[in-house]
Amino acid sequence: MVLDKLGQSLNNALRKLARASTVDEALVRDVVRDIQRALITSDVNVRLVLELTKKIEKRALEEKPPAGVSKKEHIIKIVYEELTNFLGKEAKPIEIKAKPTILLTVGIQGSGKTTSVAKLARYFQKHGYKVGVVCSDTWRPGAYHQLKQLVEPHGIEVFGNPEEKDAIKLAKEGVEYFRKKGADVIIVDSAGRHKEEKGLIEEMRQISNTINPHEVILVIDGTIGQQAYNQALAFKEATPIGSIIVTKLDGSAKGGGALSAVVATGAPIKFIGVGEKIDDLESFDPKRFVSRLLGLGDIQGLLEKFEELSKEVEFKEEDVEKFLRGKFNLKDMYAQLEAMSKMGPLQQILKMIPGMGYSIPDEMIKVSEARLKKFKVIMDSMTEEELENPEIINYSRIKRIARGSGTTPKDVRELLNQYNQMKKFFKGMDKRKLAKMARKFNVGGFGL
Ligand SMILES: Nc1nc2c(ncn2[C@@H]2O[C@H](COP(=O)(O)OP(=O)(O)OP(=O)(O)O)[C@@H](O)[C@H]2O)c(=O)[nH]1
Repeated sequence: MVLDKLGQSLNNALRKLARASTVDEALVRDVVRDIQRALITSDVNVRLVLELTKKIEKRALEEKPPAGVSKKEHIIKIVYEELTNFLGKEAKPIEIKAKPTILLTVGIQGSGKTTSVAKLARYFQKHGYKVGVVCSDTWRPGAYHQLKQLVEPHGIEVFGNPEEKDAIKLAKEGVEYFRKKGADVIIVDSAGRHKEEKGLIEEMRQISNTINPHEVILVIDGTIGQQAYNQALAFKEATPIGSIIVTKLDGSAKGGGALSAVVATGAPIKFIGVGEKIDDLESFDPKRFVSRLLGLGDIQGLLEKFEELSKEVEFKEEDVEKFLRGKFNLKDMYAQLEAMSKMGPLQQILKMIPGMGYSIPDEMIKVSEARLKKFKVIMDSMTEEELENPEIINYSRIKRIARGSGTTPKDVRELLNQYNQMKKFFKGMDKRKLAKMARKFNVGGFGL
C-alpha cells in the first residue's frame, strides 16, 4: 500500500490508545508524540508536524466527547479529522465541462510526467471520454515514442513530431488536430528537460498562453519529500497551477513529506501515482486516503456498517463466551463464519476497528460463499461428536467424511485448518480487545 510505513506507525499509535485502560493526559501526550515521530520519519516538515500535533493534542485534551461516544473513539476521530484537514480536506476532481477540455501538464524531467500523461489519458478514457494526447516535448525526442507506446495499445491517439523543434507550434497544432476530431479531453505533455529551469518555465508560460488550457497540471516526484514545496511554489508563481499529481508514492518513504508540502502551497493534489503501469493512478481524496493510511476504513462507513451489523447479526452471549475462551467447536465456527459473511468482506469491517486493521491474517477470514457452502456440505457428513469435538477427527475419519460429502480429504483438511487457525488466533488474542469487538458486534455503534 501507499506509504505503508507511515500508515503502520500511525496505526501503532492509535493501537496504543485503543489498548490503554484509561485515557489520561500522559497517554494523550504519548500518542501525540508517536504521531509526531511517524510524520517526521516520513519527511513531513517539522514545523507543519508541530502545528498539526499541537492541534490534535489541544482538541484531545479539551474537547468533551458527545454523548454515546467514548473518549478513545473521540480522539481517534480528532486524529482522523486533523490529518484529513492537513492533506487538503476535500477531494477536488478535475472537471470536464467544456468540450474539448484542454489540460496542460508540466513538471521537471524524471518527475514521472510522461507516464502520468498516459495514466491521465487512460483515466479519462475509462470514464467514457474521447481523449487525445499531444506531445510538445521537443527536448526529449524519446518522449513521443514513449507516449505512443503507453497509450496506443488502449486506442488513444498521440499527436507529435519528433523532428519539430518549435514546442509552441506543436502544442497549438495538436490541440487543433484533436479539436477537429471531436475529442472531449486533450492532454498536452510539455518538455521536462531544458537547458535551465528558467527556460523551461518560460516555455511552459508561452504554451499556456497559446493553447489556453482549462487546467494546468503539475507533476511532482513524491520521492523528493519536502523539497516538493519549493518546486510547487516555483511553478505556481509562473502559471496558475490548477492541480497536482504526486507520483511514485508506491515505493517512497518520503511521500508524506511530498504530499503535505504540496498542500502547504495551497495547490490541490488531484491524483497520486502509485506504480509504473498505466492504471496506477488514483484520484486523491484526503478523507479516503487518511482512513486507509490509518487502517481505519471510512469512519462514516464504519458507523453505518455497525448499525447494519447490529440489525443483521446476532451473536448470542454464550457464543461470545466460547469465542473468547477459544472453546468453540466446528458448529460454532460455521455459525460465526456465516454471520460474518453476511456483513461483506470481514477484513474491511475489521480494518475499521482501530487497532485491528493490521493484525488479522488475511487467509483466516477470507471465506468465500462457495467455500462456506463446501464447509456446510462437509459438516453434514460429520457425526455430532465430531462437530462438537473436532480434535478426534483423524485420518480415517477425514477419508470417511470426504467420501460421504463428495469432497476430497484435502477439502476436509482445509476446513479443519481454518478451524484450528481461528481457534488459535482467538485464543492468543488480547481478551479485552476481543471482548470489545464482540460487544461491538452485539450492540453496534463505535464505542471502544
Ligand atoms: N514506481 C513508480 N514509478 C513511476 C511512477 N510514475 C512514473 N514512474 C517512473 O518514473 C520514471 C520517469 O518517468 P517518466 O514518465 O519518463 O517521466 P519524465 O522523466 O518526467 O518525463 P519527461 O518529462 O518527458 O522527461 C519512469 O521510469 C517511470 O516508469 C509511479 O507512480 N510509481
